[in-house]
Amino acid sequence: MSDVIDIFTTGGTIDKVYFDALSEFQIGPAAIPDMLRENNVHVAHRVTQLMRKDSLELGDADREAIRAAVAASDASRILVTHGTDTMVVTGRVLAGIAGKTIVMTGAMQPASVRASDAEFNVGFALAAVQTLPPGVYVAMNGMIFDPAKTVKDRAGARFVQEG
Ligand SMILES: NC(=O)C[C@H](N)C(=O)O
Repeated sequence: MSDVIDIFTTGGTIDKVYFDALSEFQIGPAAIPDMLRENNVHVAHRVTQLMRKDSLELGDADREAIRAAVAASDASRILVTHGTDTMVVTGRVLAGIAGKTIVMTGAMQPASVRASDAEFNVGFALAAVQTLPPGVYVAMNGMIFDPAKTVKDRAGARFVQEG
C-alpha cells in the first residue's frame, strides 16, 4: 500500500469554468492541482482526471470506471471530486471496496468563482481522508456523511442525513 493520497477527479460543478463565447459554464480541467499548489499543500498526492462530466450525466459504466480506478489504486487513502447531484449514488457504488478510506467531495459553486465552497470542501476532505478509518464518506460543508443514508437537499444547497 502506498502512503500517497490518490485523488480522482470526475467533473461536477467544482470544475466548471465560464466560457464567455457561449455564455455558459462548462467543465474544464480539474481545479484541484492549482488549488493544492496555491494553498501550499505538501501532503504526498497524485491527481488523475478520470472524466469531465456533470454528475447528472454519469451512467452505470462511468460509475463502474470510477470504482475500478479506486479499487485498482495502490493507495489506502483516496479522494474523489465529484458533482454533488449524484455524489451519494457513486458513493454507494464504491461501498464494499475493503481496506481503503474513500472520501468524496465537490462544490455547490465552481472553484473558478469567488464565492465558492470548493477550497473549504477540498481542505476539509483532505483532512478527513487522512484521519477517518476505512469506509466511504461524503465530506461536504464541514460535515461527514454516510452515502447510504444521505440525500442532497437541492433547495437548501446542502446534504442531509436521512433517518
Ligand atoms: N454542484 C454540482 O456539482 C451540481 C452538478 N449538477 C453536478 O452534480 O455535477
